[in-house]
Amino acid sequence: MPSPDQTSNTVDFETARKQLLAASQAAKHSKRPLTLADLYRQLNLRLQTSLEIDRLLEMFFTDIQGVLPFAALLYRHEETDLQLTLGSPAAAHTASYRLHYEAEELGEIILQDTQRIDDHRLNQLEALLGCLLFPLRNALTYRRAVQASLRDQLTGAGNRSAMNQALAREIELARRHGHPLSLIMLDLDHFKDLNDSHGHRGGDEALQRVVSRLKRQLRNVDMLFRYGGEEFLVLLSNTDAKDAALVGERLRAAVDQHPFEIDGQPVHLSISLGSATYRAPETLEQLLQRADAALYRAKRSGRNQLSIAL
Ligand SMILES: Nc1nc2c(ncn2[C@@H]2O[C@H](COP(=O)(O)OP(=O)(O)OP(=O)(O)O)[C@@H](O)[C@H]2O)c(=O)[nH]1
Repeated sequence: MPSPDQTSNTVDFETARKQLLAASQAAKHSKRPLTLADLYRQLNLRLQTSLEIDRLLEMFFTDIQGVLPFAALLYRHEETDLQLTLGSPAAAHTASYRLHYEAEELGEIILQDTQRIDDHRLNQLEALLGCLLFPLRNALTYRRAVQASLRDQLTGAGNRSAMNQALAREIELARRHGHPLSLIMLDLDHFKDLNDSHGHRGGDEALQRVVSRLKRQLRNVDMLFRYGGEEFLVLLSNTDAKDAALVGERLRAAVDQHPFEIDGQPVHLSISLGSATYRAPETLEQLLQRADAALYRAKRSGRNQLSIAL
């Protein structure tokens, strides 16, 4: 009896991606003008090749220009903190869509143009948006998973793993380009007493409220991480020692100024902070040690204050 054929091959992602892109280019380079059906096929192939939302929307926006030109595409998805703008926003005429997959919110997409968008264009656009739904859903699932793996679940601040990645990246940039880089270590004062008087749940609530107050004081580019129980680190890229001291003092005052409502009761909290600014060629560990020593001095000098690293 002949033995059954056995084939064992590998399909690697990069080769498959190139093939999909090549297949999608074939229609683009044919002599006849691209039809809506060609574009539909092309998009269905191309949009399979990425899990990055900005890349997907860029492909979508670029590809539709040949058949269905628009001046701009805006996209927002609040849950994952995402906002993108492609092209030149021109508010004159807009078509906006809330995208859904069953009960799942996939964000809002807005197409803008200087020309009126008639029903025929709207119908064409809606057909093409259909190509975007599944790739977008996959990309959002991926984005949520990446975000969850980098965030502290209780407070929403970056977790230790996110902190290590960001520190390594920022130190490298500071070394290479000579940009100033500062960090602030901060720690809640007498937090053990709060846990003792309001219970662990009250302590958790306090951590959440402090983080949300700190975030309001920071710019988008500043990064806040929880690196221990009640210890946090703020990474200030492109910030020198003088500006880091201003940020530190602003954070201290924001916590100290008004009591927090914990379990329905007003509770006064304060933080101690230590700031350090990168000095080439020191290592990341040395920079962290200097910030830590400064924080220790702030605690020893009476708490609720900022100390600047020597
Ligand atoms: N509720 C809550 N408490 C935590 C968490 N992580 C750490 N802690 C508590 O934080 C407290 C830290 O206490 P200490 O290190 O003595 O510091 P402290 O009381 O803030 O004193 P100083 O830092 O010297 O001002 C401990 O009681 C920990 O149990 C958490 O996730 N939730």
